[in-house]
Amino acid sequence: MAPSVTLSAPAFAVSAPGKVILFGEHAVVYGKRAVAASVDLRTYLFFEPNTGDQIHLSLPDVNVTLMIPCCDIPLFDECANHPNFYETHFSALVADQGLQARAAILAFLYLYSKLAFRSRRLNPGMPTRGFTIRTRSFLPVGAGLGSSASFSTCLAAALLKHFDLLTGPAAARQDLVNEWAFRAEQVIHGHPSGVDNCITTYGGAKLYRKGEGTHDLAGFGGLRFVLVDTCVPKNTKQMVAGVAAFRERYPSVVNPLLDAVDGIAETFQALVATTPAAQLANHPDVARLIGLNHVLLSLLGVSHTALDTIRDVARRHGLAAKMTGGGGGGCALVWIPQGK
Ligand SMILES: Nc1ncnc2c1ncn2[C@@H]1O[C@H](COP(=O)(O)OP(=O)(O)O)[C@@H](O)[C@H]1O
Ligand SMILES: C[C@@](O)(CCOP(=O)(O)O)CC(=O)O
Repeated sequence: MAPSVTLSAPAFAVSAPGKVILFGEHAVVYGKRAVAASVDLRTYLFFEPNTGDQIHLSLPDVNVTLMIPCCDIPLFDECANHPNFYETHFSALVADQGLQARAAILAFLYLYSKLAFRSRRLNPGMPTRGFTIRTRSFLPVGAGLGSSASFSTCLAAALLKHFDLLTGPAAARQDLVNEWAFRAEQVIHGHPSGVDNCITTYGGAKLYRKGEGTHDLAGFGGLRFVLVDTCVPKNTKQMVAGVAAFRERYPSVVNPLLDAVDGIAETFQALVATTPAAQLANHPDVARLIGLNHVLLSLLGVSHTALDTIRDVARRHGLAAKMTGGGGGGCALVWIPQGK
């Protein structure tokens, strides 16, 4: 008989989808509505406990291979500081890492630190256990399709499970994953709206507003899109900070643009509610709203010449297109009406 190895807990895998924002990116950060849906490209996380006290992180999508002894990670209590408050405490562990790697490792360290603290308080006798985390994503990183939220959801689910904190009914467990995925997003993005982690945790096609949560928008799920990647690298944190600075300088100019984006999401919600799916699939208002949203995002300063070119080429072929996600690069979506 083959020798068997007894591990304290079995290995497991989790996965989470990416997302696409049809309407409302950036405005959603300011409490406006957004329309978004999950896409069938996923991030996978493989979790394997070990018998030592070493954590091995293998995140090849952002060039990370790291060994950290558990005891090197300081544990923080539950106080409500913004995740970035803790960054200095982890600086030795992320020295010499590139920007993408640094954000990913900091998100891991923050979740580990807080969840280990909580677990130790609930189960004081529980031994510290090492593990290996390996992730692989089919999403392009930094292209507006929610790779960070997809990664954050996987990380939150895996660490909550490792620390025996995923308890209660399924809906409550999902809410907990969403809450901690949001905190990881705060580490990576600074001030996320929460729409991305909501979609990568719960899936589906939804209308989202910060503080209110989501409404299902099943009719949106039937629309067809082509995603075009400009391959221009972008950074959501910088794009969101750029809009914040613009708004602070010219509030009376920028706030009406954000309100107009909100009006687009609201109009689309009403259209979905009153239009049979077969008509929605080639309704001219969908194209108009897509075109308008792209223009408003350009005015907010978050488009890019490559994204504008995709919109122009699509228009020459009678199709509507807009940037999606943080902008400044990344992906555009082109709507393909039924019969085209
Ligand atoms: N597969 C992954 N493994 C590790 N970190 C990831 C992964 N995907 C995304 N990230 C983290 O998310 C960041 C990208 O976030 P962002 O700029 O918002 O782009 P996106 O639009 O793809 O979410 C990366 O810099 C990295 O820190
Ligand atoms: C610009 C924003 O609305 C969406 C960002 O999406 P992504 O990170 O580019 O996939 C930011 C947010 O909602 O937190």
